[in-house]
Amino acid sequence: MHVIRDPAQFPFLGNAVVTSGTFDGVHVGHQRILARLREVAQASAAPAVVITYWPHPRLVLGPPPSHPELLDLQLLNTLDERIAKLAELGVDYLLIVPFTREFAQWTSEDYIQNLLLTTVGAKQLVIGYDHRFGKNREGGFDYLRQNADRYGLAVEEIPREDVDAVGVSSTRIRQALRQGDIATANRYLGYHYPLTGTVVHGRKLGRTIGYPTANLDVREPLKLVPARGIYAVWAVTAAGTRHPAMLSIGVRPTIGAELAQTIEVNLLDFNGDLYDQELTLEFVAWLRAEEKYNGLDALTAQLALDAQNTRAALA
Ligand SMILES: Cc1cc2nc3c(=O)[nH]c(=O)nc-3n(C[C@H](O)[C@H](O)[C@H](O)COP(=O)(O)O)c2cc1C
Ligand SMILES: Nc1ncnc2c1ncn2[C@@H]1O[C@H](COP(=O)(O)OP(=O)(O)O)[C@@H](O)[C@H]1O
Repeated sequence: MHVIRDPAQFPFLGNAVVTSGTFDGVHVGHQRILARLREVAQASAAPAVVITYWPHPRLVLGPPPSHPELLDLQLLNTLDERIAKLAELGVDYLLIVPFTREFAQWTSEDYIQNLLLTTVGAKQLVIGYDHRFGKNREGGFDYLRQNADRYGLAVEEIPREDVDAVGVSSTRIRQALRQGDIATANRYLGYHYPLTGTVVHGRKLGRTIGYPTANLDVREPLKLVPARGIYAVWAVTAAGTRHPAMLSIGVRPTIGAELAQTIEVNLLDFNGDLYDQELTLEFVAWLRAEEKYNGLDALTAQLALDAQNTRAALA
């Protein structure tokens, strides 16, 4: 997949089959649109192109007036995760348009003329029934269909049934993760929710109780960290090896009062140094809520149970 981050650098294609959107999560609804994009592109022996935006439009424009609570935007994917997912799904060209206030002012006419026709060289569009574009989201499928001939564009709509059948939305997935409902989130995503960070130093207590825990520092500020709790995960090292692991997101009430939240993972089948390495966690199952135990022995006994439950969840 060719990744182009500056529209001025995009190689005009002339016969491109295009879809566009923010695609946060690249969930099963998005995957349907992308599968159709690839099908149409293959049938025309033409490149499949995705236009996406970064940063997320809501970060630039603020929350919709009707939903002020959406101000604290959290994202399912880092840009790198989104890029990797789109590449996996057979996209040939990814154009990442820097989303600015100025770009948000483009009319749907500007958007079609400048971006779709002049920059990308679109011939066919594949879009979800509810896709909106241009200033104030004024452009949509009906506008495109009415003007398709004038633009020399063929427009294919993914019907409402196909997108809604799965009942998925990025918002629903965010809600599920904030409640620790990994099963629902993963079902809607079509893959295990990932979280990547760098292993940093902690209090060196873990090793003294027989469960060293790699502490993860997540650098991407907007990445959604699931609810506090204990989870079964796969831990994938930068070298690509996968380890069954148990994860704690919490404030460790057994150890002390009012500690800062940490993300700590014990790899069940590993012994070695992970400091400064990048680690990706793939969430598989919620195990339990974080508890305050009566001392380290009680916590250690619980960790042995967590390890058993982790193996069962990952089996
Ligand atoms: C799977 C798992 C479950 C945990 N559950 C709890 C818990 O329920 N309550 C708690 O206070 N700490 C819990 N911890 C956190 C431990 O207290 C923590 O690993 C210990 O403080 C080691 O800290 P260190 O990495 O700074 O040395 C858990 C850790 C792991 C890996
Ligand atoms: N099975 C394992 N799971 C997690 N970390 C491990 C494991 N084996 C060794 N380590 C190493 O031990 C460190 C964690 O030990 P710990 O005593 O909890 O120290 P810290 O408080 O700095 O996290 C990890 O960062 C990693 O380098």
